[in-house]
Amino acid sequence: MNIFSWNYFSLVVKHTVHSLRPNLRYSRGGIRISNIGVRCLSSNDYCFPKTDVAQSYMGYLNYTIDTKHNPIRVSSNKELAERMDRIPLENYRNFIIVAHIDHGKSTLSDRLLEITGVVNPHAKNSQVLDKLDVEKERGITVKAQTVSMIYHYRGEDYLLHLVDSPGHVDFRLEVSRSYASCQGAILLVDAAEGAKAQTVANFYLAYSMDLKLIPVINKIDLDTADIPRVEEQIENMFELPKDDIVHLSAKTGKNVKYLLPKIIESIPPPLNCQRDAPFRAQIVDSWYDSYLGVILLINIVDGTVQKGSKISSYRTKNKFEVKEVGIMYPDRTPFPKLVAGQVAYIIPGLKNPNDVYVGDTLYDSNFSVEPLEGFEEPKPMVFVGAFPTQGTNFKKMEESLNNLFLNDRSVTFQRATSVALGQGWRLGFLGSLHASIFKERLQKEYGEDLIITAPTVPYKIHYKDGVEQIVSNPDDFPDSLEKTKISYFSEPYVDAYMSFPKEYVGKVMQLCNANRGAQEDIQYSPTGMVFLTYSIPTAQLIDDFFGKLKGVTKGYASLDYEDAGYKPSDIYKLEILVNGEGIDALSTVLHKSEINRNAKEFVQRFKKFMRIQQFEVVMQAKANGRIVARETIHARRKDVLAKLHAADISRKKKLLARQKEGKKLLKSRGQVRIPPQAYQAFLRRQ
Ligand SMILES: Nc1nc2c(ncn2[C@@H]2O[C@H](COP(=O)(O)OP(=O)(O)OP(=O)(O)O)[C@@H](O)[C@H]2O)c(=O)[nH]1
Repeated sequence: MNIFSWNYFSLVVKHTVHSLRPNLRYSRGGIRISNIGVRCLSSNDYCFPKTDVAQSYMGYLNYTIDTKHNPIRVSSNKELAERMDRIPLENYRNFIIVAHIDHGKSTLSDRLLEITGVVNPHAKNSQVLDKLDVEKERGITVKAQTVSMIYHYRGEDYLLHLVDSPGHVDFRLEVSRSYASCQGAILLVDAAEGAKAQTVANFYLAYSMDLKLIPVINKIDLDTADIPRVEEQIENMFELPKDDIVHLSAKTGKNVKYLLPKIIESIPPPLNCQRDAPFRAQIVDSWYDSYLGVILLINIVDGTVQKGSKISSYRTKNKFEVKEVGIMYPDRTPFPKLVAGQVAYIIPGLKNPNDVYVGDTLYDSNFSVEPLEGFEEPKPMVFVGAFPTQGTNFKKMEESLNNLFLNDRSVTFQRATSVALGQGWRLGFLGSLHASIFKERLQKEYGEDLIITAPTVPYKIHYKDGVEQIVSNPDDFPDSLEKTKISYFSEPYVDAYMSFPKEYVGKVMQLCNANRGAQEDIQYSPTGMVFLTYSIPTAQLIDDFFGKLKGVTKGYASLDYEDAGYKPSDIYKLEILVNGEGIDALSTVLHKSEINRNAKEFVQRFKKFMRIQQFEVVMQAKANGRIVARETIHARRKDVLAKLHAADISRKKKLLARQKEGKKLLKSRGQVRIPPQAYQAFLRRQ
């Protein structure tokens, strides 16, 4: 809609600049208007392109003039609290940064925290919001983090709540929970890599939740940046106008200052909140502190809460008195009170992690209220058995698990017993990366040493009478279909969405077919990317499918997936027997086509980790009632003839016969000593 001409626009610019900054000369001091847009002279940045609608230039102009580095300096928490207290609800902005993994969310968060004075810009901050050791070491965000900032813009204070979210597909639930407390999202796209599967998934999630989207192209400092291509992608794929895109480098800080005004101008405040109503809030996250007990991050929808407030939890019906309230700035900063619209923490004084649920509604105990809509329950896709290396550590490890569970509510766990490994737990995770991060956290943060069994997905047994049963422990899977009441088995599938440059399409299809996949859709984008959808068994997906996909595409592919229900499948339990005795911890469920190869490999590998025993040990792999592979470890033979005279033949025969008998007896008792190290080594190699 070309309402305003460029000349008219120049006039508007002159007047706007003049009214906002009477001393600023539009042609020399601050900006230069040319046929291609507006250039900021002080930084010599080319800021804003020419658009059709002069109204948007007005907005741009305001940013140009009001984007001075303007960190808030406060001398105490009291002053910060007072300043925040004076900010009206209309000046709140709650937003999330979403992107594909490694596109720069945490780095951008660092820059925003510096601009707003939450952290010192000279302190060389790096990934301030990646607080967990495992996040720092692996350079990935695992937990969503919220931080509050004050930004001074056009003479007013604004309170911003920023959520830095994880990018990996396993943590999508964490992202979707965070969306609930936001009205806007920054959709960050890497200038070199362009939109990837995760960008698309996050876009649709944000779009479906009605969030205002701000497209941002990051890493413009890279030599490999291809801004026109990424702009085109954003416009074509997400229907977000090119002119709305902010170009920046989170690493160097270039243009980041334009983002905050844009957030204030475009994202609406949380106006569904009522400050005068009785207190009502949603638990967004929880974690455990060994001194303070449970800490809750809450999104306050109505009313206020302070130290001493008596509040109840809707789901557990627990009542408690609040011990402390405050904001994350970027760490816990106690405040006298919190008000509706804020996303902040409270310490409820609870010691038992099971007393709270993420997504639950908290409310003023003196009133009865409508609960807020809860969150999607986590649906574990990967199960493993976990056992303490030393059986005696069971109690201590259960405590650690409970604490970690409070910090990561997407994990499910229940007690399990294994004949081979003793007492332990069956843990459920959202994906394999999630499982490996959890194990690492348990080891690093709680110093626990554990044996983890091979990951498995939840299989379904369909009985002839119509009953269905989910089995997430392979050892509980029936030995065969014969002579049972079972009609058939089924396994879970996902729709896997992959994107990669078109030259890899053949190799990716080959990989998908080798993983029992079935093609569902293929789209070629004008920018040379392929978007491919395959239906793939979840069991294949968790067997490092992403790693293999990256391998065949030289790292260029990205992957996202969605639960696609169960499909009938020819699956069997593969059992490892040692001298006829099944070892429960080593059972797996596999598709018919994979049984023989795996059976052979399993027995050969397990043999390597077994010590030579006093008698012969036979290792077998059994599937569907049949032995499909076998390996033997021959007995260590004690030289019972060593002290005998060479001519004493009959005595020799007698001794050898007795030795044979003894070994037979030992073998028949099946008393094979399997050292825990053998399990550990075998399972680690899986
Ligand atoms: N050259 C360049 N590198 C950047 C820029 N922004 C981020 N990076 C680098 O990109 C890598 C990933 O950045 P992160 O901020 O950890 O990305 P993320 O999106 O938070 O990653 P996840 O949380 O794991 O999804 C790091 O090595 C950053 O230093 C940028 O503007 N330019």
